[in-house]
Amino acid sequence: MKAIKDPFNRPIISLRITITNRCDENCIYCHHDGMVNSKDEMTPEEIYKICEISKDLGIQRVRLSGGEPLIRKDIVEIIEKISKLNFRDISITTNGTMLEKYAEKLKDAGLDRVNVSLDTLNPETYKFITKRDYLDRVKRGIVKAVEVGLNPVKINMVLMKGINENEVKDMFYFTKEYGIVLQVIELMESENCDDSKFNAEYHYDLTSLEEELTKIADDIKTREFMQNRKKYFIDGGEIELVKPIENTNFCKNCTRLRITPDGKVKPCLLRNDNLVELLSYMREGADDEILKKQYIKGINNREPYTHEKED
Ligand SMILES: Nc1nc2c(ncn2[C@@H]2O[C@H](COP(=O)(O)OP(=O)(O)OP(=O)(O)O)[C@@H](O)[C@H]2O)c(=O)[nH]1
Ligand SMILES: C[S@@+](CC[C@H](N)C(=O)[O-])C[C@H]1O[C@@H](n2cnc3c(N)ncnc32)[C@H](O)[C@@H]1O
Ligand code: SF4
Ligand code: SF4
Repeated sequence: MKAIKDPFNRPIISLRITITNRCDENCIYCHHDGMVNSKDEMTPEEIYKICEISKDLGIQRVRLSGGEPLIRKDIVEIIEKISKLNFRDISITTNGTMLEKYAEKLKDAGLDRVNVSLDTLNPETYKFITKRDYLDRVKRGIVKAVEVGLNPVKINMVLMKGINENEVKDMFYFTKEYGIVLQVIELMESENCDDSKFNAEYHYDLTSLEEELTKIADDIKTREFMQNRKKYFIDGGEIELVKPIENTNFCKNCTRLRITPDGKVKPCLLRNDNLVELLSYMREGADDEILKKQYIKGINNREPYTHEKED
């Protein structure tokens, strides 16, 4: 089936499901994937059902996120179920603290790839950011993910002024050694840290890094259906920039829909005022036709968060 388009002509290709709000770390900047306060979680069967509807409506890629997705004891079962639907790509974004234990089981269950959050290789800075002392565990988890053949493994590095802005080179050498892709991410405001003081203190504009990478890259590619992100190929390694702030091209090319932990369709990461109920309908026994209507309502609520300025 061809992908459905939203009112701004953006095809909906990928689904991101926040399967829990729980987490074993407490990062200073965390947006919890768009923070919807809920202790409710969907069962593996409910997650499967949502994926089945998504597949029917043209979704090709599924990512599980959180909170920390690996905190769920049934994470392997969830992947096993979803993989029966033959999506083009199933991935997880994780903080990596439990990855060493789960990488192989997840790969065997049908997981294609993994993004691991790691902002620093310095133990003290890691403790400052996450409020935990898990750096070595995370590094072992990353190496294990590479070993078992999750491919590509990516590292998500949120850059912050005065904290890790000077560590991109070190992280790049680490990732290059293991054939990992480095994603450098611009800090976004979030409900956890949405006071302008936090942002003014830590926000680091990626423009200068972008300019430097443009100068030194052997090759540059654009991910057209992935928010027009730029990928820089340098000396056998790869860096991708995630630069959403004030970037109309980013939102213009956004092709993803989200599901909250309590099973609502969430049209945009940065908004919670346009959610659409899905799970409550499912629990009341609604048939596929009604569920698909709700899903499409969510797609129709979508609009780019950052618009082009009008003259
Ligand atoms: N503003 C905005 N930021 C996003 C969006 N999706 C991801 N991000 C940011 O990009 C970072 C990396 O996201 P991931 O969830 O690991 O996945 P991804 O990089 O989007 O996807 P892949 O490149 O396919 O692996 C996260 O820090 C998010 O904060 C989005 O739709 N909007
Ligand atoms: C919310 S976490 C959930 C998955 C998992 N717990 C993890 O840390 O990877 C998903 C991604 O969002 C990123 N993130 C969280 N808050 C952010 C913010 N304010 N700005 C930019 N990225 C952020 C994290 O670094 C992580 O890569
Ligand atoms: S590990 Fe992920 S979900 Fe947990 S606090 Fe850090 S960024 Fe947020
Ligand atoms: S519209 Fe923009 S801010 Fe919202 S999810 Fe898409 S890329 Fe992110």
